[in-house]
Amino acid sequence: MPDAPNFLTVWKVDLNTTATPKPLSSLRAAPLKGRVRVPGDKSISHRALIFGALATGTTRITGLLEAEDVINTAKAVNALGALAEKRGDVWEVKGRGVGGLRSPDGPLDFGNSGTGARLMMGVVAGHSMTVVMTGDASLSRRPMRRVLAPLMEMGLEVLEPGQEKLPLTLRGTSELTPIVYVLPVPSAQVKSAVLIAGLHAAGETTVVEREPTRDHTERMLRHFGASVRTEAKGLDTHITVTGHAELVGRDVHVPGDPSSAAFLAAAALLVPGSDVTIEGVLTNPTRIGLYTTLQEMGGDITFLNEREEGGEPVADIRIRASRLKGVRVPAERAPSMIDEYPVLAAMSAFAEGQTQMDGLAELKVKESDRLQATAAGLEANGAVVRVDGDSLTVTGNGGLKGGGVVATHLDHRIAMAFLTAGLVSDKPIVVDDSTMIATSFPEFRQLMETLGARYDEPVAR
Ligand SMILES: O=C(O)C1=C[C@@H](OP(=O)(O)O)[C@@H](O)[C@H](O)C1
Ligand SMILES: C=C(OP(=O)(O)O)C(=O)O
Repeated sequence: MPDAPNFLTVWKVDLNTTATPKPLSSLRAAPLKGRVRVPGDKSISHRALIFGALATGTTRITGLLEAEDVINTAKAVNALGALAEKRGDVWEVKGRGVGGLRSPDGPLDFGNSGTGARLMMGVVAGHSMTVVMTGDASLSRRPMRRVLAPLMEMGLEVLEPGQEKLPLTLRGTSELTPIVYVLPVPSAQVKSAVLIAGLHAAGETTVVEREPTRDHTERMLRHFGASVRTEAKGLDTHITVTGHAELVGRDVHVPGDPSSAAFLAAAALLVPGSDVTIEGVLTNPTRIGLYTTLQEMGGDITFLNEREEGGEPVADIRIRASRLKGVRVPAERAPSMIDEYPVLAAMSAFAEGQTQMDGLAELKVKESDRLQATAAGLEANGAVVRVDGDSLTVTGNGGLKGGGVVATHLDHRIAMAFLTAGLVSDKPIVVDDSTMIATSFPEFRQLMETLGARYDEPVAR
């Protein structure tokens, strides 16, 4: 039994949920070795189910991420009258065509998933139906106004006037008005919700992006036969979808999720003597800011066998343990690595010198306030950290002492980031709960253990 800290004092804080929290601690690891695959990309998985439901005919999806967030989206499209089910290794979606979904019999529960909830708001907006949407304690704290505002401009009604968080009752219409919408925040979820609603509107709907965000919606809509134009205008990008679209069921292959692979890559860089290859990872440029940053820090990361699969770039990524040095991560890179800051910050404690991460405002509205949760978790484990507005600076100080308990606030990325750093901290790091890892990466522990890592379930003292 490792020298685990007493987690009892914090483990019940803020877990307004019915699931029993399951604390977990990582043990100091021997070199990690091997070739592995990570589960399918979460963003692409949500979209494949949703566009399959909005298409006519059958969509066949291989590599779909079978994690809670995506399963909740599958349940939602089924409740709306499409049929998404697994047959052998393939998920099949029998769609009902754009505008062809029917009212669900009860509320749609999106659990922990911002992507599922927000993209489905775009779907509901374009149907003449009334839908109650709910989520867990974390999702019910997250801002929905960013999606509701443009969708209301198009014709969506919120039946609880002024309410901007889940639960919400939404009334859509089959007569949406097309709009031109300048994104006030760099959010692929907002962009996607508006483009999805635009499929149902009469005419062209345009989203204007100041900073590029992940473009899976645009790529996949084209794959399903929609007309989507992407035009550079000055510093902006205009993305235009033609309404009253017809989507046709397609085959979709979902590549490995670079945001899940990030934890394996981080572990391989940190644990001395490691050499790990992660096969079939999505390398879309709008998603790989972390890997660029780690290379700048001196990380030995090679992209092998680069290829295209189903309209998305993919590679095998080889990572060898490396000495890292601190860098400044520019604000404009944030959208391409937005979910990776907790793990990067944890790794920065092992780098030589300071790592300054700028432009992190969006981190505050994820499954938790990730800026605070990351800083608090690092401080609890002996790191030197400074939060200054939207910037986070970690000063490498010979690694992490560990021995602290991390409050995860129902946030899978916080849990996985610290379970990764704990492989190389002096004392084990305990996360107060690990159940929510199943929302995005249920195989996390098993894959890490395949490579040689070990975890321990601390017993309450
Ligand atoms: O569109 C998507 O699939 C996602 C977009 C990002 O959120 P924002 O759009 O809020 O930045 C990201 O954090 C999330 O994990 C997935
Ligand atoms: C922010 C995330 O997801 P979502 O917004 O879909 O809850 C994430 O997976 O890190």
